[in-house]
Amino acid sequence: MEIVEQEVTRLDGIHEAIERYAVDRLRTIAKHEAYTKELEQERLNAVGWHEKNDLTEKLVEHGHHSPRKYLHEFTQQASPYFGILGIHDNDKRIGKKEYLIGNQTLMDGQRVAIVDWRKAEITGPFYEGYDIGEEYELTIRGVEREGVITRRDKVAISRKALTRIETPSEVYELRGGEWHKNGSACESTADTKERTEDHRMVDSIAALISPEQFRAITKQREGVVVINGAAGAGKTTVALHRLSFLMFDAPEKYRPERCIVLMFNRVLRDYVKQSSDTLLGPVRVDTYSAWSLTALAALGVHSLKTSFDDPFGAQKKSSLMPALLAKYVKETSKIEPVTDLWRFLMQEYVVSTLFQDSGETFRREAERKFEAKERVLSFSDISILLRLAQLRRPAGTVVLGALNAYDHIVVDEAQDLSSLELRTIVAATSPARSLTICADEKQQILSFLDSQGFSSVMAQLHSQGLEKENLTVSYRCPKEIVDLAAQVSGRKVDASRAHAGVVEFHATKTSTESMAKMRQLVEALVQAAPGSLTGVICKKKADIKALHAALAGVRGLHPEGEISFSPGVQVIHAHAIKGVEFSHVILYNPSSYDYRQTDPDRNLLYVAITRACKSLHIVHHQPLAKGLV
Ligand SMILES: Nc1ncnc2c1ncn2[C@@H]1O[C@H](COP(=O)(O)OP(=O)(O)OP(=O)(O)O)[C@@H](O)[C@H]1O
Repeated sequence: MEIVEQEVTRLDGIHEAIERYAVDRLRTIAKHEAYTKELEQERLNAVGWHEKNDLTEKLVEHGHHSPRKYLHEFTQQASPYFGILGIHDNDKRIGKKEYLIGNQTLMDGQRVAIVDWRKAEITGPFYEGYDIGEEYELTIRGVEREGVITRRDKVAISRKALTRIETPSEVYELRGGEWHKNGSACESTADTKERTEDHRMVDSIAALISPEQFRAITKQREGVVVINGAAGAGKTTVALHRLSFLMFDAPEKYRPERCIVLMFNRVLRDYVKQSSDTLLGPVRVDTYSAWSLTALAALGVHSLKTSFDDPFGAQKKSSLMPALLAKYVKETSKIEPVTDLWRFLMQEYVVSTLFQDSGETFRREAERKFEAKERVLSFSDISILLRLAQLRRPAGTVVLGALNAYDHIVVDEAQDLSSLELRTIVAATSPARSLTICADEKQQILSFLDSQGFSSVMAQLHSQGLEKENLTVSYRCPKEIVDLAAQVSGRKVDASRAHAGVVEFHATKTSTESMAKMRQLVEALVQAAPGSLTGVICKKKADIKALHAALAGVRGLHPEGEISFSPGVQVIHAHAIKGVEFSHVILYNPSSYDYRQTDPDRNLLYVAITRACKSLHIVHHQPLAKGLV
């Protein structure tokens, strides 16, 4: 197979180039550092202050050109590239050329041996779905280029060895030490997780990015980009790759220390950790709640205690809150921030707007806290306090980490943030208001949020030039689950890229029988694929204990209350599973009593069933929720 021989030879050449680069890099660094030492010695020996000053200036200037800043270590030895793009350019000086595309640029002397996938002006045709022989028009470094695409192949290199070549028409694969033509479909991210026994989000899917995802990733460099799409369409993946692209494309504009990724909860934050480390390096990835506390500290509000209890949490997340707060700030002057918050909540117009009947208890509570200078706040209070503290600052004030300061913010699962929370995030970005917002209104699961909140903020951002990208293809779930999800949510999704999977219903007569069935299913799944992760999902937190008891002793059962992404079995309630995924999902008794005909319940059921990458088992002893039958 000629193509295999060619590619093996090419890879050998790249390995040699990697070694040359490493040697050259260390040599250049050593030379630079030796000269630094020489200058330091000269400065030490210098007698006159004039001479000392000159040498200090020279040292500073020399420091600016440290090769450590631009000659980065090449870290992709095991799998240096994943794509080959061939062009035949009309410009005879360029002519026929092949680019290798990988996760990091590799220089071989003055020649670029591997192009970073984020160099979109070159890699665009690789991602944008060009056919072989199709004409292209590109602008590379301001120069118009025209020609035809001659090659667009994917390769897999594992532990430095070529294992697969995928051309638009053929797949060559190394199996059992022999190369075969017409190999199988490429490994799914679910299979990768099972093989590596790590069920956090896979670090980079740069090799797999689809044309619509590439467009969203490289979309308009400034302003707000909203990534919409069904569960498993790659919203979070695209958002992380997008920030990675922005920081690569314009490092002076998107500085890692001035970018942040805000996730829905700690489970999701831990789930994306591996991926965000690879793609974003030192960028902070945190929950909204954790960030809001640090933002308040940056605004000078310290010594707060937080509490999860708040009987009025829902009212405080009302979409009417931003207007109330704006009125209050206009009519009152600044006092100590926490006292300011209680005073705001005591206002007659606040109480009468938030409560249709009597808000007496609410008002009395706010008055008591005002008098007592209370420092214990619920997370709903925290977001009001943060917005209040932002609004109290003169327009245009920059406060690092809190106000008019971030170069870019990624917000995941934004549909479940209140309008006030979203406003605190928007206000924290620099005036360019550069944000990537992932949202799917069919996954809004917080019953206490009124849905106008999210749409009102989107409408406001729309008037400021928001761009929407809709991801239409589902990658996570098999076709059978995509179909069931469409039945539950009432939304059709493109399942053309979906693999085959399993949806099975198991009806029993009693909860005891259901528990026994769950155990039987879990044991079979763990035994069949020890590297897999099975999610046992229930609606009520109270069921977790009973399920743990029923599964006691099953191999790989994660301890109760501890979320882990290692292989085994995780019992978890439906509100904690947003954004994450499991090889298999077993849904415990999704009855019509637990999942009623309300939007949040329907959405919660949709979220639960779309967590499965391979199979979904529904075990029930009560009538099933609508949509499942
Ligand atoms: N182009 C692609 N090819 C193959 N797999 C992909 C692609 N894009 C994303 N994936 C995989 O699909 C899965 C779902 O991606 P992701 O979690 O980003 O989707 P999402 O839209 O954020 O889902 P949810 O709405 O449930 O949070 C992940 O395992 C991801 O690695």
